[in-house]
Amino acid sequence: MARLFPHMHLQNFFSDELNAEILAYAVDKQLDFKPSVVYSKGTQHVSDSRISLTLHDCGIYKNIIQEGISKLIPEMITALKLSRFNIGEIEVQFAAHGDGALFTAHIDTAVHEKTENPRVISAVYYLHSIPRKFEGGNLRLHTIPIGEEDEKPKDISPDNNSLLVFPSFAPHEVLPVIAPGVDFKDWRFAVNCWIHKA
Ligand SMILES: O=C(O)CCC(=O)C(=O)O
Ligand SMILES: [Fe+2]
Repeated sequence: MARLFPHMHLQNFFSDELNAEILAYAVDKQLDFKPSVVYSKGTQHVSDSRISLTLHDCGIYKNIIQEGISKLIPEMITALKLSRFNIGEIEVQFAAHGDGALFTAHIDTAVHEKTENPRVISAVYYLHSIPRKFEGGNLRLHTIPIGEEDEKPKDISPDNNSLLVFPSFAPHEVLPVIAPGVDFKDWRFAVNCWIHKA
């Protein structure tokens, strides 16, 4: 009795040129990345459950990424078997994962508080240098204990230039990254995008 939420993993999401530009932008902003925070009970704090660095300033790539994601929303809604909803804000942030980085199992929406404009769809755009210098760091999609099926958790490789899309209420985890002595430019990068309901 377990099932996975529908999800979609698209390879070669942007052109090779744009992919390289976005990665170069993130690498260049190394000093602006800050320790990632988690939100609980209305406050945000650094926690052992989320070890990574985050950058909120996406520069000129904010609009470009939002547009790339927007175009795909109808397809996402179909693939994820969601009901249609009015599209609100699309949040965009960079995350960088070096040696020991992880994010324990969580969901991306708030469940304990009533939110008017919740996150509905999570879309993660992955970037890394080639050849890949880190190991681990797969995104694990967890199952929930319902239905007749006996599905297993699914590990998804954070391939450069791929976009993973899943419902924000689906439990997921970033498995530990192994990258001792690996330079920042060769870390596991992601652009986290959250599509909110209006
Ligand atoms: O980097 C990833 O694969 C996902 C990150 C994540 O789950 C989050 O930031 O909420
Ligand atoms: Fe998440």
